[in-house]
Parts: sequence; C-alpha cells; structure tokens
Amino acid sequence: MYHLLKGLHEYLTRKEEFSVIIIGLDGAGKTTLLEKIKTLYNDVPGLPPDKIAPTVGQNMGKITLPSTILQFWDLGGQRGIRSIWPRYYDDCHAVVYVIDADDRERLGEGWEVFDNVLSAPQILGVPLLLLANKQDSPQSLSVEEIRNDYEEWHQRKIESARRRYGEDTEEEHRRQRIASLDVLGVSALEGTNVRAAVDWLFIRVQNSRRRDDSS
Ligand SMILES: Nc1nc2c(ncn2[C@@H]2O[C@H](COP(=O)(O)OP(=O)(O)OP(=O)(O)O)[C@@H](O)[C@H]2O)c(=O)[nH]1
Ligand SMILES: [Mg+2]
Repeated sequence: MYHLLKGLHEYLTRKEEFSVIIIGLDGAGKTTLLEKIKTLYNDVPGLPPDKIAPTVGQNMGKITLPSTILQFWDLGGQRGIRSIWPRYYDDCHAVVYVIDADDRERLGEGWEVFDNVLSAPQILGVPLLLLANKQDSPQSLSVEEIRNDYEEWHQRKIESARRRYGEDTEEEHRRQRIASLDVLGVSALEGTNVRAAVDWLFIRVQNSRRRDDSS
C-alpha cells in the first residue's frame, strides 16, 4: 500500500522537463538574462552582471515551475562559437533569440544570424521568442522599432534575391513564422519583463509539438 501511494504521489507530482536555448550575437545579454532568471526563480541567486564574462561554449540553468522544469542552455554568441548552436536544435523545446536593441550598428548582423536560425529545419515548429534586450538604455529601440527594423531588413533581402534570381525565394512557412513572430522588450540587467518572457516560454512549451516526443 505504501509503495502504491508513493508511486501515485510521484506520478501526481512529477515534473516534465523542457529545454530552452538562448542564442544571439555576442554581447546581446544572453548570460545576463540567464543569471537574472536564476536569481528570480531559484533560492541560489545567479551571478551579478559584473562577474559575467563572454561565454566560450555554454552555460546551463534550471528553474522549477508548477509541474514543469525549464532547463536553459545559454550558448556563446561569438562568430566562431555560433557553429555549435545547431547541435542543440534537435533536442530543444523553445528558442529565445536575444537582440541588443541598443546596438544599432550590429542590428544587420543580428538579423542575418536570426534569419539563419529561422531557416533551420530542426526548429521549424518550435516556439521562438525574440527578445529586444537592453530596454533600460535610453537609446534602445522599442519593440515596435525592432520589429519594423527586422521587417525592413527582411524585405530588402527578399528584393535583392528577387533581382538576382528573378523569383520569390521566400518559403510560405517562413513568411508565416515572421508574421506571427512574438517580440518582447526586456532588460536582462534590471529584470524588466524577464518574468513575462519565462511565462511565455512556460505556456508555449506546454503546447509544443515536441511535448509528446519528450515524455
Ligand atoms: N544596459 C544593459 N546592458 C546589458 C543588459 N544585458 C546585458 N548587458 C550588458 O551587455 C554586455 C554583454 O552581456 P552578456 O550577458 O555577457 O552577453 P552574451 O550575450 O552572453 O555574450 P556572449 O557570451 O559573448 O555570447 C555586458 O556588459 C552586460 O552587462 C541590459 O539589459 N541592459
Ligand atoms: Mg554569454
């Protein structure tokens, strides 16, 4: 009887685990975000921003939510390290792409890399959240401006491909994905909207098509 009840209790209180990858250019604020998430959700706080160095490889952090564990993989964003990202695509349940909304000079580079991520077949059906980070900075672009900037960049890219190849190379699923893209403004440094981002992930991984694969 004890074992039966223990088994029942374990079954009722078991937690599903989901993996979330955090990617984006170097300096976008991915590790600052991960450490802030740890501070907000765990008993042991994450590293303070002044102790965070550029990531060479990966950092991992776990948080426990009702009936769910979210496991975050913060991957290094330097050019030479980006090639490791696809190794995480097959097993992730959600993707967070962090853009530095304060760094206008690197927005184009950020979109080029983002575009590659969007076209990776392994994560086509996986929830993807675009975070416009560094909203605490007065020069930072707003969510609206970030969205427009990406759409304009994307439009230019399509037009240049059309001129070059004489056809519309855009695939329908990408078009849909971009049209329904969720963008959230955050400050990883101050924690603004970080809980809203985690809530978004929590809800979306529950409905993710990979849910069944992982259980
Ligand atoms: N103002 C401001 N600065 C931020 C914010 N988030 C991160 N930073 C700063 O941006 C710099 C880079 O932050 P990291 O978290 O190391 O960036 P990263 O994306 O992990 O970079 P890599 O590990 O090289 O890929 C640091 O100086 C952070 O303090 C933010 O929300 N606001
Ligand atoms: Mg980092």
